[in-house]
Amino acid sequence: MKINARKLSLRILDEIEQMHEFSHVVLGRTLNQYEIDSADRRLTSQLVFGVLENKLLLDYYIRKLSAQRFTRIDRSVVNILRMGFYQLKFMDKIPESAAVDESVKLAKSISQSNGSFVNGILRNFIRKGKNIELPNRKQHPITHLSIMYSFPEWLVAFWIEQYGIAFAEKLMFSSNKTPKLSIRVNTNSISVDAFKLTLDQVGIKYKESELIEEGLLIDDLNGYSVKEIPGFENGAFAIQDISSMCVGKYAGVKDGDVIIDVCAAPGGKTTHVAQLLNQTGQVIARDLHEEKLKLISENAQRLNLKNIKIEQFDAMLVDETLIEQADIVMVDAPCSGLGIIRRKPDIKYNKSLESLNELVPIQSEILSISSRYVKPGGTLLYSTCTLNVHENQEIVDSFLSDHPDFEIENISDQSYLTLFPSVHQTDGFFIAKMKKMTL
Ligand SMILES: C[S@@+](CC[C@H](N)C(=O)[O-])C[C@H]1O[C@@H](n2cnc3c(N)ncnc32)[C@H](O)[C@@H]1O
Repeated sequence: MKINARKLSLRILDEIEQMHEFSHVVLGRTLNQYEIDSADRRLTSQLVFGVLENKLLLDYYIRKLSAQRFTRIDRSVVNILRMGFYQLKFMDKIPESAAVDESVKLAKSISQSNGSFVNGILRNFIRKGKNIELPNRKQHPITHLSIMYSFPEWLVAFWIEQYGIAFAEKLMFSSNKTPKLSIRVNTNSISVDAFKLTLDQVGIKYKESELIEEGLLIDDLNGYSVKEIPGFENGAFAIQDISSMCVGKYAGVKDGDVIIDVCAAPGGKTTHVAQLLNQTGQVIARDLHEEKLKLISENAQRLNLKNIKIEQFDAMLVDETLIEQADIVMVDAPCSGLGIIRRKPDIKYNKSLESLNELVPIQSEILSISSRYVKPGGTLLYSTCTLNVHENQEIVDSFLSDHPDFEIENISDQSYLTLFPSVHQTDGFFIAKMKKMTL
C-alpha cells in the first residue's frame, strides 16, 4: 500500500515531540522503514522541517484562530493544524483545497469533531487572506521577530546584542532556509574535473564553491538520492558543509604531518585533512563517545583513507604520550550549534542561555589541554558551528592571554574567520588558527 506523505509527516512530528529526539534522526529512521518514492520523500521532509522551522509562527496562528485554548487542543491535532497552516502559507504549489481537505481527513481519523475543528480554523485563515497581524514591530520588536522567524525571544535578543537588529534578522531568515547539499570531492580518488564530468553525465546540477576548490554545491540531484550519486560507494566524495571544509583548507596540511583531531566524530574534518595528506602522515582521530567512532571508521573506509587512527578518548584528560607530538591539533569543540539551525531547526527550541554558558568552561578546558599536543612551530585550530561570541572569540582570547607561547595567525586577512548562512550561504561557523612559537 502506498504510504501517505502527510500521514507519515504527522507521525514523525508527533514522535519528535513525544520522544524529544532530533528531527533529522526521526525523519531518517522513519523514511528508511518504507519504500517511498522521491516525491513523497521530498514532501515529507519539507512538511516536517517546514513545520519545525516555523513552529512559533504556526502556533501563533492557532492561538489567534482557535476558540479552544491552545494547551487544551490534542497534540496530534496541533501538528495537523501546523502542517495545514504551513502548506497554506508557504507551499504555493499545493492548492488550498488539498491543504485543507487532507488536514481535515487526518483530523477526522482522530475524531469527527476534530475534523470540523480543523476545517473551521483553516478555512477562516483562508478567509482572512492567510494573513494574521503580528505583534507591533515598533512597540515589541523582539516579540515580533520571535514570531515572524520562529526564534525564541532569548535568542532574538542574544543575536541582536551581538550583531545588531538588521544583521540578526537576516541571520534568522537564512537559518530557516534548508541548505543545499554540499559535497567534498575526495581528490585522493578522483580529480574535481573528472568528478564534475560524472555529475554532468547523469544530469546532476551543481555549482562550484567560491571558498573551497574541492567543494561543490548540489542544485538538483535529478531524482538521485545521495547514495545513488555516482562514486558514492567508491568514496569519490564526502558530504560536508563548505564551512567545515574551511578548517582543512586553512590548517596548512603538509605531507607527512601528524594531526590530532580531539573531537572527531563523525569524521568530516578528520577525513578532509587525511585526504589532504595525500596518503602520507597520520591523523589521530578521537572522540568521547565510543558509538560515534564507528561513523568515523565507516567514512574513512568508504573514502579509502588508510592514514587515520581512531581512538576513544576524553579530550578533558591529558594524554602525556602526545605532548608536543602534533604538527596540527584540531579542536572542533562541542558547542551550542546555533550555526546549524538550518539543518537542525530543533536547536532553536531546545537551547537556553544557561545551556550555552555551561559549554564555555568545557570548551576552554579542551582547548587548553589540546594545545599541549602541538609541536613548537605547529598549528592549533579551534572551531565551532555556533554563532556566539562567548563560545568563539572569547574562548580564544582568554586562551591566548593564558598561553603567551601561542599567537593568532590570520585567516583571509582576519584574526578569526566567522561564516554566516546569511552572508556566505554556509552553516554559521567560527575558526581561529594559532601557532605555537618556537623558542
Ligand atoms: C562538533 S562535533 C565534531 C564534528 C567533527 N569534527 C566533524 O567534522 O565531523 C563535536 C564532537 O565532540 C565530541 N565530544 C564532546 N565532548 C568530548 C570530550 N570531552 N572529549 C572528546 N570528544 C568530545 C562529541 O561526541 C562530538 O562528536
